[in-house]
Amino acid sequence: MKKKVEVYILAGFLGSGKTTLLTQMLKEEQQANRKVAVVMNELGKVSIDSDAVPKSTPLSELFDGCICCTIQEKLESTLQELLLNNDLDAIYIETTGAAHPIEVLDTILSPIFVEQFTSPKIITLLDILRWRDRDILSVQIKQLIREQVKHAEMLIINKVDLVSEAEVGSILFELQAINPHAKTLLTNFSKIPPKSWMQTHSLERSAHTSTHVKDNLYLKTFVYQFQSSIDLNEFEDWLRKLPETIYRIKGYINFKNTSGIYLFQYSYGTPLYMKELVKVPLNLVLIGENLNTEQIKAELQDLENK
Ligand SMILES: Nc1nc2c(ncn2[C@@H]2O[C@H](COP(=O)(O)OP(=O)(O)OP(=O)(O)O)[C@@H](O)[C@H]2O)c(=O)[nH]1
Repeated sequence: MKKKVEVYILAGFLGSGKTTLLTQMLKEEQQANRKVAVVMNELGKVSIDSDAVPKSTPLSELFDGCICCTIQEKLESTLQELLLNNDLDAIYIETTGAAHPIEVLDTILSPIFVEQFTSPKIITLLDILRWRDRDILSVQIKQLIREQVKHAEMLIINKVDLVSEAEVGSILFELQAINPHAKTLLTNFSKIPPKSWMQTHSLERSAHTSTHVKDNLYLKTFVYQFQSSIDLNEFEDWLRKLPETIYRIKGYINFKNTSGIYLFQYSYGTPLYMKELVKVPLNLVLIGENLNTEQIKAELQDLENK
C-alpha cells in the first residue's frame, strides 16, 4: 500500500511568523532527507516569500485570493498535481493571514484525498503583541484570529521578546481557555523544538459550522512597483504616518542612501530590512483593511519624485 502523505497547515494572522517557521521546518526536513512540497498562498499577485523555500523543494504558489474563499478548487488541483508528480513524505501549506484554517482543512479532507493524506494538522502562529493589543483591530479580524487559535492542533505564541513576562503569563492563560487541547509553545522567531510539530495529535473536530468570517473581512492588497530608488528617512517618515489598519507590508526597495536592494518587512509598526543579493523587481505589497490605494500610490510616487 502506498504511504500516506502528512499535511501541515500553517495558519496565523499576517506577519505572525509563518514563513519564519516554514524555513526552519524545511531545513529540518532536508536534513532528515524527507521529500516535501510547499503550497504558498499569497493575497497579492506577487511572490515575496518564495525565497524561503529551497530550490529543490516543489513549490506551488496560489496568488490573488485566499484558499478559504476563492481558490479552493485550485488548491485541490494543485495538491493532486503535487501528489502525481512527486513521491512525498509531507506537504506544508502556508495560508494567507486572512485564511480561516477550517475552510482550508475542508479542502484537504475532500473524499478524493482520503487514501492519500494522513489526518492534517493545523499549526497556528500568534503574534503575542498583536493579541495583547487586539482591541484596536476590527471585530472581524479579532474573530478570525480567535478562530485560528481555537482550531489549532499546535499553537505557537510567537514574538514573546516583545512583551513582558507577566503579560506572557496572563496571555497564555487566556489562550489556553480558548483552546485547551492544543500543544502550546512560547517562541521567539518561531523557534520550536526539532520535529515537535510532527508529534502533535489530531483534534477531535465537531462538525464545522462555518462562521464565514471571510464574508465580513475587508482585507485588501495593493502592489506598488517602484521605478527608482527612494530616501530611507523619507520612507520611514511615511511609515510612521500610516493608519493602524495597514497590517502588513513586504517587498523590495532600493534606497538612495545605501547600495543594492533590500527586502523590507513591516508588521504591526515594526520595520525590518535585509540586504537582498539577487536582482528582483521592486514590488511592495501592502495588506490592510479599507486601504486607500489611490492615496498610497500617490504618496509612494511622491517619495520617488523627491
Ligand atoms: N521581534 C520579533 N520579530 C519576529 C519574530 N518572529 C518573526 N518576526 C518578524 O516578523 C516579520 C513577519 O514574519 P513572517 O515569518 O514573514 O510572518 P508571516 O506570518 O509569514 O507573514 P505573512 O506572510 O504576511 O502572513 C518578519 O520581519 C520576521 O523577521 C519574533 O519572535 N520576534
